[in-house]
Amino acid sequence: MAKVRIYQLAKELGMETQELLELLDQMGVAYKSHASTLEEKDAEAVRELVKEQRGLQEKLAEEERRKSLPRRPPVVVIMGHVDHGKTTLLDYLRKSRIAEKEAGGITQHVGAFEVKTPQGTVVFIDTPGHEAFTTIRQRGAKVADIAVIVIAADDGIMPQTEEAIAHAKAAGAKLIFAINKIDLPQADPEKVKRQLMERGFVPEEYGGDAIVIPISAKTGQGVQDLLEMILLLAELEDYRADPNAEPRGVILESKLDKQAGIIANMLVQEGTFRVGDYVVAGEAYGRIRAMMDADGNQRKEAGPGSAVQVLGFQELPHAGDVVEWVPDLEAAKEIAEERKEERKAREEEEKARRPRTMAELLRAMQEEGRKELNLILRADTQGSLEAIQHILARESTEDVKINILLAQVGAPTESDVLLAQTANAAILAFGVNPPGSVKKKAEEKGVLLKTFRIIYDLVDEVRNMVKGQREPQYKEEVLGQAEVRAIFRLPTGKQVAGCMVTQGRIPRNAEVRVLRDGQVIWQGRIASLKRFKEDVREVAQGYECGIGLDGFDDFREGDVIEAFQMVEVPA
Ligand SMILES: Nc1nc2c(ncn2[C@@H]2O[C@H](COP(=O)(O)OP(=O)(O)OP(=O)(O)O)[C@@H](O)[C@H]2O)c(=O)[nH]1
Repeated sequence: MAKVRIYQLAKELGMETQELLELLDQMGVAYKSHASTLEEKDAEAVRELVKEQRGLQEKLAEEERRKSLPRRPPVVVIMGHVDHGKTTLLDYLRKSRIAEKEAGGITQHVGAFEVKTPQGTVVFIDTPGHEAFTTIRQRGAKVADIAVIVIAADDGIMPQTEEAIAHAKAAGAKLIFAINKIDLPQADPEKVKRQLMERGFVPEEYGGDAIVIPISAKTGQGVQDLLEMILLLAELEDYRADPNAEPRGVILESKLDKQAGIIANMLVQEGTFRVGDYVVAGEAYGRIRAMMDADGNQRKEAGPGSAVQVLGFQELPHAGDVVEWVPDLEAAKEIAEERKEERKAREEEEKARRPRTMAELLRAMQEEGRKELNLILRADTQGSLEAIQHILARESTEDVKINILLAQVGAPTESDVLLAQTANAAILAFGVNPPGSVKKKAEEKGVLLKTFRIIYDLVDEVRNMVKGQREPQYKEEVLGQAEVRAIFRLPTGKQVAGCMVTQGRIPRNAEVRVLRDGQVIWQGRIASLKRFKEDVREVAQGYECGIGLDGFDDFREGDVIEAFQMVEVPA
């Protein structure tokens, strides 16, 4: 770039010259006047600095704007191991809100319900478990802000507790641990806290930042504290939404009702939906005919944090589909149609390029600019699992951090595959075989799933990926050889070698090298490959052909033309 004068640079950056002179003073760059030329490196430093400052200003302005928006209630999902009390807790919360209302009021299942407290409102997703949660996440929607991980105090942390934690973390939800069933005589909340600490979640009472609340979903003990903690966390996180923004929501559930037709339960995340609005959710579209809230009230409009039942979709939307407002029917139809087409095209494409090797997974990571290698580990025993984790803990490098989302004893499950898919992780299993259905699911979803018999094979695989093999490795594969038997010169001066293919095949588009007395004397590409004057794509062993090379015209009889290609070595 040409040297630039100060006043020119000021113009380029849209600043007053005086402003730029002041900036240069601050930077300690010397100049005589506003007409002085700047060193290229100084000019570049100014550009960078101005860009940075502007970015910062924009961020501040954005933060300022956000702060002026009204708060919205936190959206909470309840997760945990089987029988640890998720449903009981949801029932308790639901009942507490029903009790608040007039007796006799009907309630409607709309996929989520609100609990109002003097400190604020909390929205609970009405389905427990992480399967539903993952299905929603898979479609890219973020629904829950906070995940309450229920752990029974008599049972402690169990495999699905760990899965739930992994899923919630992968979704970027904040965690709150509810130690449940503390009413039971055999309850041992301290043991659960120790187990949490072993996993790096140090409760606040021990100086950490993990929120742990003892509760009984049966008696209601501690549930109020849980609600307060949720609201406190929500305040800290400062959840806000703009009721006047373009409306956006997410489908929580949908079903076909014999009488009402298609019913979709939607959580509004931004803006306000109104009866009569045209909407698109994934590949489904429609016009909102009616909305009903959890109290069974017909709603004309629904703003951020409201869960409502929506009538009017033409087709069943999927849980997790994002609901968008569109101006009219034409747009709605067109967008839905486009998405269908896009999905089909994508499916075709995905079939062709699913990460099957570690190198491919890494390349995908790099393309996305990610620096973490997400892994799900499965092993036959706790001992081997710990050994693997212990070794892998040392394998992170500055470039790639190994992030173990889940480490569990037992064969990989379908739920692992879903987690791996949403978090772009690989599943590595040691000494356990995934069931056929899980393998199939991994295939379908393009998730890398590998089984190892030797711990060090597994570790090596990861190590190679992280260290040496960040770039895909190629090896050469010789495709065939042809011997030069006669040499012809074309009127243009170009040589053509009359050859016999003595081994393999010579494809037209392969790379080739010329060997003379076993030495490579030239390497490049084929310019022409002919049989009896006909251009051909490939010549097989035992056939004669004429080969012209691109940039080589010095054949001698007895030269060997070797065709080869570089193939990626699966990591
Ligand atoms: N004593 C006691 N029992 C509880 C408590 N919470 C749940 N239970 C009991 O534990 C059992 C399982 O509770 P659920 O709420 O069905 O557990 P869940 O986690 O929803 O189970 P799944 O839906 O099967 O995953 C039931 O018999 C509940 O009555 C509690 O706080 N104290």
